[in-house]
Amino acid sequence: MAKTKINLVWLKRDLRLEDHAPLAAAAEAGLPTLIFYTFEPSQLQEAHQDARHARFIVQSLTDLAQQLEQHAIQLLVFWSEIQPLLQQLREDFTLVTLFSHQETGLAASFARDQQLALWCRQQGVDWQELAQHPVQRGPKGRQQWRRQAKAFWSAPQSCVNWASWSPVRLGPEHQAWSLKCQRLPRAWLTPVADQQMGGSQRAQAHLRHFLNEALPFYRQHIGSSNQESRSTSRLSAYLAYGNLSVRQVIQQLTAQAPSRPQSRFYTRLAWQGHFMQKFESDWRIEQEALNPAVGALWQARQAELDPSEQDRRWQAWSTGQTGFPLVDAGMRALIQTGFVSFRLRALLVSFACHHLELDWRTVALHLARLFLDFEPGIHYPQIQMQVGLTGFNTLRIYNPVEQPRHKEAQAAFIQQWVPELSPLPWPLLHQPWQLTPLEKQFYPKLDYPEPIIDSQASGRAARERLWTWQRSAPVQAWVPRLLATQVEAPSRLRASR
Ligand SMILES: Cc1cc2nc3c(=O)[nH]c(=O)nc-3n(C[C@H](O)[C@H](O)[C@H](O)COP(=O)(O)OP(=O)(O)OC[C@H]3O[C@@H](n4cnc5c(N)ncnc54)[C@H](O)[C@@H]3O)c2cc1C
Repeated sequence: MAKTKINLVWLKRDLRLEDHAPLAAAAEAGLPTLIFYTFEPSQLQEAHQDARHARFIVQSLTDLAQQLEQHAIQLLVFWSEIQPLLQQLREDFTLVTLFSHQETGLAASFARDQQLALWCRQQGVDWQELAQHPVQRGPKGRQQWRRQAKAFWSAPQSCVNWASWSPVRLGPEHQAWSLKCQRLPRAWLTPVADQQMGGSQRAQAHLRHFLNEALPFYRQHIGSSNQESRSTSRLSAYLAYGNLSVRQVIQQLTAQAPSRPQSRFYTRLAWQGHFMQKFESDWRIEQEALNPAVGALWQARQAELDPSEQDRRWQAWSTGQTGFPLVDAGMRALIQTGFVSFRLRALLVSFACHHLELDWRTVALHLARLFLDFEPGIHYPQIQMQVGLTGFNTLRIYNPVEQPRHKEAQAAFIQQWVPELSPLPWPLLHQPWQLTPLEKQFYPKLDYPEPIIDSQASGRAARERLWTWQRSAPVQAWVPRLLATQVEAPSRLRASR
């Protein structure tokens, strides 16, 4: 008997039903279609992954399954590598087209995609990868990026005509494919109190609230550690997993009356595509310095350091026990909640890589596992800039003690996340090592480490080292070539209808 011809929609970092080009294309194609997500063991074992990411995905899939049920469509969730899964589906069906979004991912998912593309060609399956970001593959006219990005975000959303959707009729032998039947690890199923929950309906509700209530205050508190987490959008995790598309956000934003906060927020959103394009154009920056000459200098310096001292520093930084209250508060908040502001992310990187001289790759991996919103296309270009691996960006070495304009907000943040210091008055809260012997008598139970380094000396040494590197002839020799491949900054992009 002839097998039923079907199409497939493979969900990845696009866990929503609106503005979804693969779903819209599948609805239009008309064949019976399966919508599926698969937890791929090889990708789950990849070093950047953490249970918090999987938990967010499960929450998003549960939300999608509920929405699809309203259209009498089942969401299938598998636990399998993609290729064996498709092979298995081929036993029951003839696979015509596989629709998915194009992914700007890590080396592991890129390798998987290359193998899959080959398999699809060999098996006669038409794999259509559609864009969800204004990211171009291959070296195509980067000077045009800004104009093309703007056109991409203002293009009509891809709407799915559910009335014309043709579901695949599944027999009882296929019921084990449903989300309810998957034996997922318990840690993925239990929400964590301080961590944002996934799901496109939650994302939509949050976006509405942000645009209607909070946008006027956007960036009013930029730079302050805890307040910023209330006055920026907190959309990053929703965007990273595609609970919302950037286009959806931009179109709702630009439907509002023009204002300065609107324009600032638009520029931030545009940075996302800008950085993803950089990563797509030069994906080796997951492992290597963008500027090879800086990379060589880094390697040489790392070889000079004492491994046991570096291990001690790593243990202290990665667990929030460095003796620098703001740094420790940032790390502990991140471990617990999966989120810290841009400023704190930059401070954590600066302290780790410039003051402590920890290996930037290990630092990047640790943060990736902790960021609930981990997005390789933003993360790695940011790491390269903050660590000074490009050879042309401004060097950023932050003072780990305090950023003076925001002392009060930072004091509250430290009290929340380093509670052992909360009895101390400001400014000792920022610098507990300045307690005099007499003052120490008043806080006999204070249990907080001494500073792991002299931050003034380490800051001075880092500045000298990095500027010497940046000005050196081998580093400068690379700069014109690198700048030629870099996409233009979106700073002149403006929100307009
Ligand atoms: C070392 C380092 C690593 C980072 N890694 C990530 C990451 O893995 N994932 C991630 O989403 N962001 C990352 N960022 C960027 C930024 O810190 C977060 O996007 C932001 O703090 C998220 O909060 P929000 O959603 O409230 O942002 P908002 O300020 O409200 O911005 C809205 C959206 O714009 C985008 N955006 C904002 N700032 C930037 C930026 N500087 N670069 C690129 N896109 C931006 C994000 O999608 C964000 O959700 C990193 C920054 C640094 C310094």
